[in-house]
Amino acid sequence: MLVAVFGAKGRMGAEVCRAVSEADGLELVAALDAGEDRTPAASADVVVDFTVPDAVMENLAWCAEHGIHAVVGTTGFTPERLDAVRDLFVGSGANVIVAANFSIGALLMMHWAQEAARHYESVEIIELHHPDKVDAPSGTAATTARRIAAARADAGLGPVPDATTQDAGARGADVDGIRVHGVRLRGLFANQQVIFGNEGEGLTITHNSYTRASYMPGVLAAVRAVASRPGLTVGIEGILGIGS
Ligand SMILES: NC(=O)C1=CN([C@@H]2O[C@H](COP(=O)(O)OP(=O)(O)OC[C@H]3O[C@@H](n4cnc5c(N)ncnc54)[C@H](OP(=O)(O)O)[C@@H]3O)[C@@H](O)[C@H]2O)C=CC1
Ligand SMILES: O=C(O)C1=N[C@H](C(=O)O)C[C@H](O)C1
Repeated sequence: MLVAVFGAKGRMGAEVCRAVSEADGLELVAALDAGEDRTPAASADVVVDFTVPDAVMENLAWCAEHGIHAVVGTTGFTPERLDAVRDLFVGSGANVIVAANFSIGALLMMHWAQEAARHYESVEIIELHHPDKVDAPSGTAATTARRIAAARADAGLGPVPDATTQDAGARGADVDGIRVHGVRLRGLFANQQVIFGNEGEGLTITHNSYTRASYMPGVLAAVRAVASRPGLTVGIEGILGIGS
C-alpha cells in the first residue's frame, strides 16, 4: 500500500513517517507539511493526517475529491464535524477513519470508563499533556466524556451532583455534562485519569502514554484496514477487537 503523511514535520507526523517506512507492505510516497503542494500524495492509497484542527477538514476534502482513503489522528472533532466528514466522503469511493487516540491503553481506558459510568453517581476527567498541545480539552478526554455521558443517559442516571454556585473557572470544561480538567505541564506527554465516586468508594482509571511510539501499532492497523471499512469509521476499537 502506498501511504502519504500530512503533518509530516510535526511530532506525530514524523513518527508516523518512520513507522510507515519500516512497516512490511507499506511504502511512504509523500511526506507533506503546511503550505506544501499536495500533488505528490495523489498516487497514495491512504493519507494519514496528523495536522491541526484548523487544517484537517481542507485536507480531508482533498482526499475525498481524489478518492484517497484517509486515517485521521488530528483532534478537534465534534459530532457535527464528524457528520461533515461523513458527507464529504459519500460517493467519493474512499473511506475515512477518525480516531482521537490510537494507543491500546487509551482505548481500553475509554472502554472501561464507559462500562463503569453506569455504576457511579459522580465522575470527572483530568487530562494532562505537554504544554505545546494547542487544543483543550484533549480529543481523548472529549471522546471519553461523550461516551460516559451516553452510558449514564442509557442507565437512567441524572446529572452528576455538584452544588457549585460560585465558579471562577475552577470547575473545568463541561462536555455533555461531564467536567473535564486540562493540565499542561513541561515534562509530561499524554496522560488521562477518569475518576468515579459513589458514597463511600471510588474508582480511578489512569492511562499514560510515555512516548509517541504508543500510537504506531494502532495507526498502522488503521492504515491496513481503512480500504475495507466503508464510509466513516470513528475510533479503531472495531479494528482491534475491543468491546466486541
Ligand atoms: N489520535 C491520536 O492517537 C493522537 C492525536 N494527536 C493529535 O495529532 C495532532 C498533531 O499533533 P502533533 O504532531 O503533536 O502536532 P504538531 O504541531 O507537532 O504537528 C502538526 C504538523 O502539521 C503541520 N500542518 C499544519 N497545517 C497543515 C496542512 N494544511 N497540511 C499539512 N501539514 C500541516 C504543522 O506545520 P506548522 O507547524 O508549520 O503549522 C505541523 O508540522 C493534534 O491534533 C494532536 O492532538 C496526537 C497524538 C496522538
Ligand atoms: O496532542 C497530543 O499530544 C495528543 N493528542 C491526542 C488527544 O488530544 O487526545 C491524543 C493524546 O492525548 C496525545
